[in-house]
Amino acid sequence: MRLRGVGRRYGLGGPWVLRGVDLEVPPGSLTRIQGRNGSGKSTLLRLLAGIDAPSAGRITGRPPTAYVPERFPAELPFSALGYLTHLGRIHGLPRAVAARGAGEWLERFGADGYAGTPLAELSKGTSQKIAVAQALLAAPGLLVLDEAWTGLDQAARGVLDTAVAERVADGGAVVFVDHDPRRLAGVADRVLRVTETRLEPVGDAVRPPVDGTVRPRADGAVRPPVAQGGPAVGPRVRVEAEGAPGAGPPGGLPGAVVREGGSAHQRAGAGSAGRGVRLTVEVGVADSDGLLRTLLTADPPWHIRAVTAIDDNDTQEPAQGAKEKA
Ligand SMILES: Nc1ncnc2c1ncn2[C@@H]1O[C@H](COP(=O)(O)OP(=O)(O)OP(=O)(O)O)[C@@H](O)[C@H]1O
Repeated sequence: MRLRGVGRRYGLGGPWVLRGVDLEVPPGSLTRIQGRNGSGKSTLLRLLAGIDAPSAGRITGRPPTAYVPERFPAELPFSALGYLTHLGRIHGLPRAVAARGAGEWLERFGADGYAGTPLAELSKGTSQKIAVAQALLAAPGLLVLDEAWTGLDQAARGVLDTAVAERVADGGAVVFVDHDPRRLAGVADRVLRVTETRLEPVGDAVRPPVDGTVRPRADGAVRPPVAQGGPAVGPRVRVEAEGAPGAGPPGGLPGAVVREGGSAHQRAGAGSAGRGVRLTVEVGVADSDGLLRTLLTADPPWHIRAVTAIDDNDTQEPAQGAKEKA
């Protein structure tokens, strides 16, 4: 997708918000847009998403696109499931596929208990999960996220981080705005700033240091890292990933591998023709971006299956795969 000399102003003779913007958004790219309040970030995202037209210039080659707006129109007369199914249909999915996808995304965001609830009765957080799920449903070629993490709980933010990484790994393009500078830091391969109607590159994307704390045990499993003088503290997440058959955890992996082994398919005797090995890693929230980045940029990359918040009392025992290896 390409923007050539794109400009936008509101109203005839109004001031230019954007002017002369040239931009390419290649498949498989992740682009962060920055800028001060009112600089024109949302204006740019609306142009990219195709819900607003440029006042000057041209936009060509837009793939099927989904958009999470800054404000979600929660007063629509649908249940959560009905709305997502409806949106899936609009994105071109057959009804049964749309309904199944809608249910799966509700579950992934931990909102399946609200499937039948009218949108107008949802809490802000659940409403935002629906706003995000509608965009992810049809696996769009371009995903445009305007502060989409705002209002989500921690686990749901992790689910969205993962969904973004999956989209990019699958060759989709993602463009996002978020007030948290750490959001997807080290994963975004391009940072651009809207300033004085222009779009300018912001140095190289920041890549945080990878602080590996992988601690192998005799049985091949690894326990969560233990802080000096006591147990690990602070919120943690559990990342479940699937790698190529025979792959081991990438070097310098942040966090602790608590489960590692062949897939059920392989254990059933399918050998290396099976899907791949499973890996479960627990990590502090601050290092979760680094963990996802390490897994997704490994060669070959790992497929992220799930990211979930860890309950304080919930520490995984070494799993079947790890025990089998012992
Ligand atoms: N529909 C509209 N009609 C008139 N002016 C608009 C409209 N939408 C945005 N603007 C103006 O365009 C400018 C850029 O707004 P925009 O919302 O794109 O900025 P932003 O960088 O996303 O801001 P924020 O960080 O506060 O969300 C602002 O001056 C805003 O008032």
